[in-house]
Amino acid sequence: MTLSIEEIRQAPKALLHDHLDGGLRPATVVELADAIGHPLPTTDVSGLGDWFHAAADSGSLERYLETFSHTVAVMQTEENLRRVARECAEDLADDGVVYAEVRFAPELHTEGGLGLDAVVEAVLAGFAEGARTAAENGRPIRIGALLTAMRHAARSMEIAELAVRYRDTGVVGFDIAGAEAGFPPTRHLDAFEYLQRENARFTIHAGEAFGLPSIWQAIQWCGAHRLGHGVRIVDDVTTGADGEPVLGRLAAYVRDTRLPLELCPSSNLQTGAAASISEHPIGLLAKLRFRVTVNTDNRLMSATSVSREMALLSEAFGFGWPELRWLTVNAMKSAFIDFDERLALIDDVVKPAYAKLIAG
Ligand SMILES: O=c1[nH]cnc2c1ncn2[C@H]1C[C@H](O)[C@@H](CO)O1
Ligand SMILES: [Zn+2]
Repeated sequence: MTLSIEEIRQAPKALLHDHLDGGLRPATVVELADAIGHPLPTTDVSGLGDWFHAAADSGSLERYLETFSHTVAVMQTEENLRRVARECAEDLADDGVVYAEVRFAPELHTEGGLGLDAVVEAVLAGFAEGARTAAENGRPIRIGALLTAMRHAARSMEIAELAVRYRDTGVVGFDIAGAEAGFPPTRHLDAFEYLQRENARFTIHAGEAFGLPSIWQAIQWCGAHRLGHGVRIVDDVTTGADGEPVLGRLAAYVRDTRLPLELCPSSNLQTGAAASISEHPIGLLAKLRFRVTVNTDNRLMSATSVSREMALLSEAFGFGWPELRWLTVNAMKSAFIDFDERLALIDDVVKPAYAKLIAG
């Protein structure tokens, strides 16, 4: 059975890997850029959406990341940050996402003179507003922030401290992102060790544009609680003489410890980590029962949504409601909020809704 995007939109979903600056509405980029005089490749709204998608479709993570200069440029004031965050919460709720962790790098939003605290507060206020509107419209969403430090920069300790400072008011964890090759996670070991001492949770972009050494460092040196992408863990899965998959020690460790993989299929096609959805390692990783989750990464650059990612998987691998429920429960189990809250969402929201869908 292949499920359509429209059918999947009705089901509750959880999203762990989504960049705030990669999910703006094209119309908002046009409007905000016009107000500050920032030049765009085109000011036609649908043309701009197409431009982001095409420009990000470069086959290289470095070139993919260049497109963010246009979104980050319009996210330099409290008002704009708040609006972008509000629209993000509304759009996710509209897609049927009931739980989301959305990440952004505060250090990228200080060019207009804002301090790091002001950046975080503006985004959190926007999330709260968007969640309020969504609840009023009958589509409640619980949304938390992950603070990202850029891996080529040297502000990770400051950002980690910021994440701890706002841990009780909407920030649920920490992350590092940016170009992976040449910037190993161990450059930021002090930040990760600090977070561990603070009993804080963090994920690390690893195993996207670079392979097993990056994943190994993220887990065994830095102590990552989840992997951003982690898709290249398949490099440690070989085929035995009997034709069955054989897990190397790192892949076995990831599976045995139920380390969550924040997989982002469409994004991986654009950065060259996979050639097509049907060849994407998510099929094999799901079959091997890794702790797989499905994510959008950057909804604007990939012209996607959680429902669309799931619809693509349904088409490519035949995923039906039981598989989508499994992916959703996996994501909820891997969320950085309290156990009680995770359990309540699984038992009271996710399971009853999928039980109905499965029963038809
Ligand atoms: O998929 C990604 N890999 C590495 N870095 C990324 C990815 N998507 C977005 N980023 C970067 C660009 C953004 O400006 C930054 C913070 O969201 O994170
Ligand atoms: Zn990402």
